[in-house]
Amino acid sequence: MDEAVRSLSETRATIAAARSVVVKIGSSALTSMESGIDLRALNALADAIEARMRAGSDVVVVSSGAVGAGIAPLGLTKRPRDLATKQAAASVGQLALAHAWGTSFARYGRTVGQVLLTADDIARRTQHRNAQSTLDRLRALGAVAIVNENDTVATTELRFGDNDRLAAMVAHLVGADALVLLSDVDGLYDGDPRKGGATLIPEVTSPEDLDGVVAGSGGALGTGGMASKLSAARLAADSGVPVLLAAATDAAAALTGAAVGTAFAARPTRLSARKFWVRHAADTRGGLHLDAGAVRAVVDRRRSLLPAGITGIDGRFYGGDVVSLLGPDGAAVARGVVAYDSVELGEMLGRSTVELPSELQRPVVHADDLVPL
Ligand SMILES: Nc1ncnc2c1ncn2[C@@H]1O[C@H](COP(=O)(O)OP(=O)(O)O)[C@@H](O)[C@H]1O
Ligand SMILES: N[C@@H](CCC(=O)OP(=O)(O)O)C(=O)O
Repeated sequence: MDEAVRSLSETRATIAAARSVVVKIGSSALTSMESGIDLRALNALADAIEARMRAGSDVVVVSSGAVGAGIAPLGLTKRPRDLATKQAAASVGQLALAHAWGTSFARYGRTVGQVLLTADDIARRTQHRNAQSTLDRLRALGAVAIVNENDTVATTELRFGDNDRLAAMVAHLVGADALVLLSDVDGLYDGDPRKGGATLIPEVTSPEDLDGVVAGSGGALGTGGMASKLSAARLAADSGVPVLLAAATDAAAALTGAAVGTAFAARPTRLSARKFWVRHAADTRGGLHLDAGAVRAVVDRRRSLLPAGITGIDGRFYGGDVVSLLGPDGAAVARGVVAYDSVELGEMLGRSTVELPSELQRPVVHADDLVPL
């Protein structure tokens, strides 16, 4: 058997057998501008998800569509572009969307729980743990989590960017074995299929498989188009989670292992959940300049960062924020969760740990919270 074919079946077999699956559904598959939520499509998705759960998998749903579902009730005629109107539409639509999922799963006596997250929830340790335990407990109680970005409080700088990325993050957060991205297109093509002449790519096993692929923008309701799906699929696959990208209308087939869509093979080892968040946290809040010895300690020897090796600070940050660690030439060498506020840290620079009062003797960035780039 040739390598690509063997790998194709391995990836698909892993997705088909996954114990824990995150299923993301795009706005374009769930909503329309004129009539909001497409209940038929939503019921068919709930049917496929319920069947997978009854077959023994835990499923977390990431559902887009809040903005799309809020357009018609507010009398708008197109997807709003400005943040305030988008947030208003999301606040109307989120309610309708949660209700629709609740009603649909109630047909099976299944309860749903709504989980709205922002990038900040993922970047900060306490919120990250709380989100994780909420999702875990919902699963343990047999309920389906319906996750979306908390659009009404997320700001432009803080946004995940799109729900494909949120889904990749959630897949890592819950330790999922597979991520299924469902859209209005039946997989990745080598060019925008709306332009014609494009060919479906059934399998992506290495970056070379994407050479020459043009991932274009999405439809009127979608946010990031194929480019965001591709980058989310690569993010998940790079961190150890295989991905299937398929049409929402093929949900039943996609969730039962049929050969539909595009499968992305996962890297064999996965980053620890914590390190994943540090590496992919939405934004860094500042930078720490390191001397050459500190760079060697944190990058080569994987040690914690101590104040003695820090020569300067950029920006204003608080304990728990993700910051960049910069080498003597100013290039980023790592990312990490800083233990102190920038003001507090300013007083500690260059000092050896033993000179500091006991409450300031924790490392500035603990090795467990530090990811070399
Ligand atoms: N190379 C490509 N392969 C597949 N689809 C593509 C490609 N380039 C652009 N697209 C478009 O991306 C759209 C899906 O993105 P989007 O509208 O954001 O979906 P969703 O709402 O599901 O997130 C498809 O409808 C398709 O027309
Ligand atoms: N939180 C937004 C999601 C926007 C989004 O990413 O949409 P999509 O590209 O359709 O997955 C909403 O619910 O409308």
